[in-house]
Amino acid sequence: MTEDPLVEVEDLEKYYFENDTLFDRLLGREPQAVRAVDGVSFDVERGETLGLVGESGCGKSTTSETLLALREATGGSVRFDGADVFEMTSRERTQFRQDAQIVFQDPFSSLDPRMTVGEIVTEGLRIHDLADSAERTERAKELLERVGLSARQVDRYPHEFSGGQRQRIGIARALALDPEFVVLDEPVSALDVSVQAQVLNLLEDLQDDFGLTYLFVAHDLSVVRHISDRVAVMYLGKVVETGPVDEIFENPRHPYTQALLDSVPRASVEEYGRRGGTLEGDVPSPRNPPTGCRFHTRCPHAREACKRELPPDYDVGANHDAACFRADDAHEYWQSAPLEHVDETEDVASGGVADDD
Ligand SMILES: Nc1ncnc2c1ncn2[C@@H]1O[C@H](COP(=O)(O)OP(=O)(O)OP(=O)(O)O)[C@@H](O)[C@H]1O
Repeated sequence: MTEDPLVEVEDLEKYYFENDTLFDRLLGREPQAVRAVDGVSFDVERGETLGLVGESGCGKSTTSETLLALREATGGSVRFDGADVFEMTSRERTQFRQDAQIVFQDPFSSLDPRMTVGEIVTEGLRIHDLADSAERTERAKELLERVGLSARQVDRYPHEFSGGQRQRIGIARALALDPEFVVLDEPVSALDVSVQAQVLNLLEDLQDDFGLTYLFVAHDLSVVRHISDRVAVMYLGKVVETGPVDEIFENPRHPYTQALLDSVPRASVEEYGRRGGTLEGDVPSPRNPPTGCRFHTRCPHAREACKRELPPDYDVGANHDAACFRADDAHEYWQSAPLEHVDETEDVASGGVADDD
């Protein structure tokens, strides 16, 4: 018998409302919805890493913050270990706040400059009243060592550390409460490539040691390929394709996924090549998304129906599925189009060995 997924996201919606102040009402302005997340569904299986990818502004951060109940959802549901996250009692919510953690992209702004790293790392223990001061210091030292820093650094301040070291501190903070699930929101995007490799390796080691489940949010496909078991591709507030990582990279079925793969800069291409196409045009605004399939304005395979009709929903339980009328044709094209030869290039995962100290 297979276990239920740890996280089940169903039709999640998060709309922001602009022009929604009292002043706007007095001026007769209508509130405007920004449909940042517009009916997103996916599962995260226990112990796996699900990569969530898409261009900037497609709603990745809003999805991850809303599923952690850090933002209030406007619709849909999230189940964590079988419990409805949006209907939890305060006691259940407190437990959820311990079990589900987040590491943010920017290691410079996400650490309070007035706190020592020991205080930062164990703040959760203090807030949840789970340890006294001496126990917290011991735990902080242990965590710092575990993420590759030194116990002697426990009384230092964030400005005394490099970018990679600060991200290690952010990871130690996320681990302090022994979580089951960690959202990694672009955890290496702000770091040098050589340091990225080290932090990714650390994340993988920690996942093995502590049996963690990850949602790994990123726009960098080579990073996602290295660390993910499965991938969900997002475009303009919707998930358009999900599947095992190798299927997504080798047999993409959604034209948007194909365009993303085609637009990977040469320097970070791993083993796949380009078909000469690039992703042109800007992402349309989530204030006024296109009718029909949201990708039709940029899609090389679009037909009339794509402009008018909503694409078929993908099957969340399926191994690999895409929300696209034209998936079969797009897939056939992908397989037949000639690959441009790509020289061996830098692989972020095995690349640098430089120390980030
Ligand atoms: N507080 C807000 N009010 C209004 N619109 C917002 C707000 N926060 C985000 N948005 C909009 O919601 C959309 C999704 O933003 P989000 O940050 O979730 O995307 P993202 O894929 O994580 O992008 P990035 O990688 O650039 O952070 C964007 O169009 C953004 O401008």
